[in-house]
Amino acid sequence: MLLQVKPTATLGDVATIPSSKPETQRAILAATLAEGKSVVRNDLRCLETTTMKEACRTIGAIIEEKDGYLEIQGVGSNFAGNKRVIDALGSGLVFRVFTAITSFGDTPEVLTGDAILRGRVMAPLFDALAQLGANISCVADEGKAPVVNWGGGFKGGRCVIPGNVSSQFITAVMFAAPMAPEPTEIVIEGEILSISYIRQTIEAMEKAGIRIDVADDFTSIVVHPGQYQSADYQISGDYTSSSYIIGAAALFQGTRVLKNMNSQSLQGEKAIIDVVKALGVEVQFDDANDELTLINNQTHLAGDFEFDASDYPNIVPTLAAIGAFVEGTFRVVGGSITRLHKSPRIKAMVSELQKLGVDITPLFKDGVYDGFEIHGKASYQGGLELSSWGDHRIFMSLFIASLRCERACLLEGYADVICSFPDFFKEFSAMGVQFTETEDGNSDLLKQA
Ligand SMILES: O=C(O)C1=C[C@@H](OP(=O)(O)O)[C@@H](O)[C@H](O)C1
Ligand SMILES: C=C(OP(=O)(O)O)C(=O)O
Repeated sequence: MLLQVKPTATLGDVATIPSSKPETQRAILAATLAEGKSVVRNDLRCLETTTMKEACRTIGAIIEEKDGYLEIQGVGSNFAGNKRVIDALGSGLVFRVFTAITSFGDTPEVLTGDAILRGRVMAPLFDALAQLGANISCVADEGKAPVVNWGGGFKGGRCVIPGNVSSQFITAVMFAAPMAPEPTEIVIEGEILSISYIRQTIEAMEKAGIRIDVADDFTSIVVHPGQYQSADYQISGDYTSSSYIIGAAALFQGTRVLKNMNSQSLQGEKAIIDVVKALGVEVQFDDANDELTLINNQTHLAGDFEFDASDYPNIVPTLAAIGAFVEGTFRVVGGSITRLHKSPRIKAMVSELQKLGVDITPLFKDGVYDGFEIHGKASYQGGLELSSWGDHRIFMSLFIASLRCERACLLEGYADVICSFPDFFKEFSAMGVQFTETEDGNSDLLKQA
């Protein structure tokens, strides 16, 4: 199924940004591990938060979806394993945190995911959990999902995790660690990427009353034994999702008001604000009303830029899409971790943008894709078919790149927006963007828009 995305000359002036996926997923998990009732306000409803809720229900949480918030009756630390299978589908975070916390279940648990997830790197997490005394076996390939966690708990102590593969290994061990009888020290070795996600984990756990000591340089994190407490969580807007709308706003002259946006957020991807400011867009936050105004007086983007994405990996594909339209040199470095995401994201964007005729060259560090350099121009011919590589973020990035082509592009993979941004089409449609399905089939997403 392909989506034909028509070029547009203008872009509307109001959009609502979905709530944060990482914040919602963390709040649901912390609430599940607490005793008593927690509330998660302004939660995101999408496939990957549903996946988190389903996994939490498997271990006994009672989660009710109310209008604008979730009510969660947690299970505390002595949860039932239920001898069930936890299917994380495509969510790396769900697979990784449940692989760690089911160490404390009272029966063995099978954890699996979809074909993409089963191909993703997991070995550093399994190694760290083994160092702590957990008992986990791989069912198919060593170092990969699916696994059986045989339960039996772990004692605590010291484990070592490399800092440049995925911060989710650290998040996973941290969430399980309070249930151990002794403190758990996570030693993080080498370069540490995606630190903003570790900060978000600390924020959610501390809100639930867990004590954590962190070295200033993040090389050591000590999580103390403790019981998660119920809490009231307020979720803010998602900066990665906002990047598609903010990116589009940078490509078209005009003033736009984005709702559900607040400057007080630990999300590293908030850097999208600095990126568009550097490109000449004026930015005004109104935190009292959760609104962000973007004023773009330019018809063309020009200049030389370099951004280090080490702490904001999820907007690397968006930056490639924006950079394609910047006349000058647009460089992004520090994105090596994205090769281990749902697709090899830099390789994917370089390949698809090159099809469009964009002058983009990959940059390598230690033999792996780390960034790109673009010499952009105001527009491209378009009229081509582009692949999302099975990845929602590649689709959404190519969608915004398509808006400034001369002819409509055909994009594959549109259904995947449900992973993180189910109202993607509704928002872009309300801003005047036109798109149509080119093959048979009914999409609720498109009908809704
Ligand atoms: O903990 C999380 O919620 C996430 C952590 C990051 O993973 P990496 O550290 O693998 O980049 C991020 O890219 C991912 O989308 C979500
Ligand atoms: C990479 C993502 O999530 P995860 O790693 O949890 O699959 C994402 O949201 O794009």
